[in-house]
Amino acid sequence: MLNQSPPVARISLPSKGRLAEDSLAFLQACGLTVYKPNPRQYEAVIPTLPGLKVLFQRPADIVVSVRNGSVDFGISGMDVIEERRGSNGDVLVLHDALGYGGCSLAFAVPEEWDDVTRMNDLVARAARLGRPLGVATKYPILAGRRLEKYALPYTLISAEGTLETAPAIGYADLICDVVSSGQTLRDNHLRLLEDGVILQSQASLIANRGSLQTRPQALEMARVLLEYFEAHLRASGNLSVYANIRGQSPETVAQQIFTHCNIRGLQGPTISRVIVAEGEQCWYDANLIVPRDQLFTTIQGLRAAGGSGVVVLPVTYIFDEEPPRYKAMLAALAKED
Ligand SMILES: Nc1ncnc2c1ncn2[C@@H]1O[C@H](COP(=O)(O)OP(=O)(O)OP(=O)(O)O)[C@@H](O)[C@H]1O
Ligand SMILES: O=P(O)(O)OC[C@H]1O[C@H](OP(=O)(O)OP(=O)(O)O)[C@H](O)[C@@H]1O
Ligand SMILES: [Mg+2]
Repeated sequence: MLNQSPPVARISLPSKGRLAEDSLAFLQACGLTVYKPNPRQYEAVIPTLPGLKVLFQRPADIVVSVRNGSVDFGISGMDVIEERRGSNGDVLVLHDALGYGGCSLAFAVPEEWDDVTRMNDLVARAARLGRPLGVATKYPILAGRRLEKYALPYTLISAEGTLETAPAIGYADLICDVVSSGQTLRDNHLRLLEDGVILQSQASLIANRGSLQTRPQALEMARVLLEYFEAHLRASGNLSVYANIRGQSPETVAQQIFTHCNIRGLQGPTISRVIVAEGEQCWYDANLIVPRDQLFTTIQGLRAAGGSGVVVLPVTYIFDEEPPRYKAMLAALAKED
């Protein structure tokens, strides 16, 4: 079912590479499932957001499209964003931590370069070779900016596909590329330099500044996207725990929880009376929002507080009063008007 309402804004999503599938999974987890009628088409819709048209592009092209305003929003890796965003401020970062696509952009050298463990060691290496070092990279701006900090003759060699084979094949001396597990480096007998990391990257949401400044509907779409993203990300680390606890009053049950549990929920436990038959003991139902990694200690605490029948449910969203990143976006828009 394709939604027929005219779009008010456009977003570009990664069409290939590791970010492609993970972006669709992230949006789905946010409640914004992308519906693509034909796998070969480059357009799609998000039925939850009828005003938003979805396009698919290569991660690097997404940044260029957002920069020149041909799309309003994009999701790409922060490494690619920093490489392509330019310096005129047209690309606004709305969210820099979507929680997937994590990797580092870093320099790596052949394992057998025993005399090179830090960036500065490259200077002596180049002197010994008597020629500039060839650095293979898909990030010439970021790599070049870092190399400029050293008194080092170098040539940037742009390459497509797998860069890690470049030193072995012989068309570069070292590489500057993304690393996550490090497996590709190890497989190709390369080693990271100790101070060779340029930046930590993960999937991020960007927008065209002009779109947000001149089109209220695009600005409203930014708010809606940030609401969903932030509420989902805040919720995903938490679980909702319900326990039945015997007690005299809501206050005494709360006191039992405070005595035995480190966790008190978002504001404090919510405690409601369980309706029982006349003459039976008083029971209360306590609800706590608990970080996933503290679930077990919380359950132990609730048991110690007299709790039983503990039920644990996932939390879909936690909405704040207003998404902090939306406020930050408004401030950034106001600053450079
Ligand atoms: N191993 C990885 N783990 C996490 N994210 C990664 C990994 N490799 C690449 N990425 C992310 O994917 C994005 C690059 O996407 P992609 O792999 O499609 O492009 P590319 O391979 O650099 O370019 P090309 O279009 O030339 O293949 C970057 O933002 C990068 O951070
Ligand atoms: O440290 P690792 O976990 O080994 O990840 C790093 C590798 O991941 C990326 O390639 P990808 O597999 O996405 O293929 P690509 O070369 O087509 O981009 C990147 O270009 C590295 O080669
Ligand atoms: Mg890649």
